[in-house]
Amino acid sequence: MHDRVIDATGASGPSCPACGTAEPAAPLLRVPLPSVEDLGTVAEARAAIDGLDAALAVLLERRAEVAALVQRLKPVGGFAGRNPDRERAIVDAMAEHAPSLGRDRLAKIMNAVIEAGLDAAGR
Ligand SMILES: O=C(O)C(=O)C[C@]1(C(=O)O)C=C[C@@H](O)C=C1
Repeated sequence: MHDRVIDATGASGPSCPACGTAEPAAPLLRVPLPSVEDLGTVAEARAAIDGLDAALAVLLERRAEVAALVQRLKPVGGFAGRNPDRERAIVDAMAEHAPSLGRDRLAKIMNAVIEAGLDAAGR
């Protein structure tokens, strides 16, 4: 009944009355997580990339929406309110989830993500 769900937040809500499995507190984004070993052709690998990119797009859009909320809530928002300590902490936490990418690559990616979010929030 319950698919394997990777919940990076660890958040969970009440249990399913039928089987006792914890139900998510909020809607979960479910996405096929392909194993590289299962992909044998360019077409298969591209299809896997397309699925992952679709999930990334949904996550990036929602992240930008939440980051825009932070800009409205904190005393100085936007590019003027950039917080390098917080950005470092974000990258450090993400590096734990993606050790093979490495902290420096993640820092570049997250710098672009954060700047795009601030740009979108300013519109
Ligand atoms: O946490 C904040 O203070 C934010 O403004 C959000 C955010 C982010 O997108 O995660 C954006 C800019 C800051 O430099 C740090 C983090």
